Amino acid sequence: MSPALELDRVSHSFGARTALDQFSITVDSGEVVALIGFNGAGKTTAMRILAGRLRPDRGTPRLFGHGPGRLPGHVARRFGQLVDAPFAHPELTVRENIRAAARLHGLDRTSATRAASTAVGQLALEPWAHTRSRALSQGNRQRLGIACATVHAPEAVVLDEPTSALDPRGVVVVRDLIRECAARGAAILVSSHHLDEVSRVADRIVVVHDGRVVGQLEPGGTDLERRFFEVVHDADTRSAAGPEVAQ
Ligand SMILES: Nc1ncnc2c1ncn2[C@@H]1O[C@H](COP(=O)(O)OP(=O)(O)OP(=O)(O)O)[C@@H](O)[C@H]1O
Repeated sequence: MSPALELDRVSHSFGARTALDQFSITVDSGEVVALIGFNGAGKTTAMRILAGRLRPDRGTPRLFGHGPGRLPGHVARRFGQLVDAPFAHPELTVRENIRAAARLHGLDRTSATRAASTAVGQLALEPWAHTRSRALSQGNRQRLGIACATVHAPEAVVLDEPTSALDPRGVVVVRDLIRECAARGAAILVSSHHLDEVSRVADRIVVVHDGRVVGQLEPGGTDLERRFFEVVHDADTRSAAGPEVAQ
């Protein structure tokens, strides 16, 4: 079976700066894959390409086998993403925003209302359900973005640093949601800077460095941080030794 999400030897530069260099990754249905790497490593660029926000210079992104830039409607409805700014109209309330996201992903009125109520509960947004999104704190706006990305029970989800603004309770809430999505068969690609958190949620941890996939870490264990730095150091050593060794 072909992967739900895939980047196949994708390269992209912004002017002289190479953001992605022959970057390949797959995420299967039911799998949570986490991208970790330093600031500027290329994680967001990879996710923006999968979300159809950016067309790569070279290589092939695939979402259920389709190019993300021109997804047929029935495929787009199976996809959810939180990359760049969260989906949220400032004048709509939390509940209205989530319901609007559900409608945009093809749910009928009744199903959208029901799904919005479920999502409000899942993201622990009840106290703010009737608050306009412009009045939300940063963390609650992030929860709203996650709710909007997942309300329609997507089969593939891309979440760029979904817990960066969350309090410890929010981190647990989002972790549970991600695991629930995967348990019902969704493919999830998530990025984070927190190795401990990633270790608890991911089936695979992919290390991104200088626009390339340089290794994988097994989730669990106590020395994840040390192993991360070893993978990055090895990649730097290979690159300093020259292009042939770096392959
Ligand atoms: N719109 C842009 N214009 C110019 N350069 C960009 C742009 N977007 C990203 N870059 C550059 O591409 C590289 C990869 O950036 P990217 O945002 O993908 O990294 P990241 O791994 O998500 O970093 P962070 O952890 O800080 O979010 C960086 O060198 C960045 O400066």
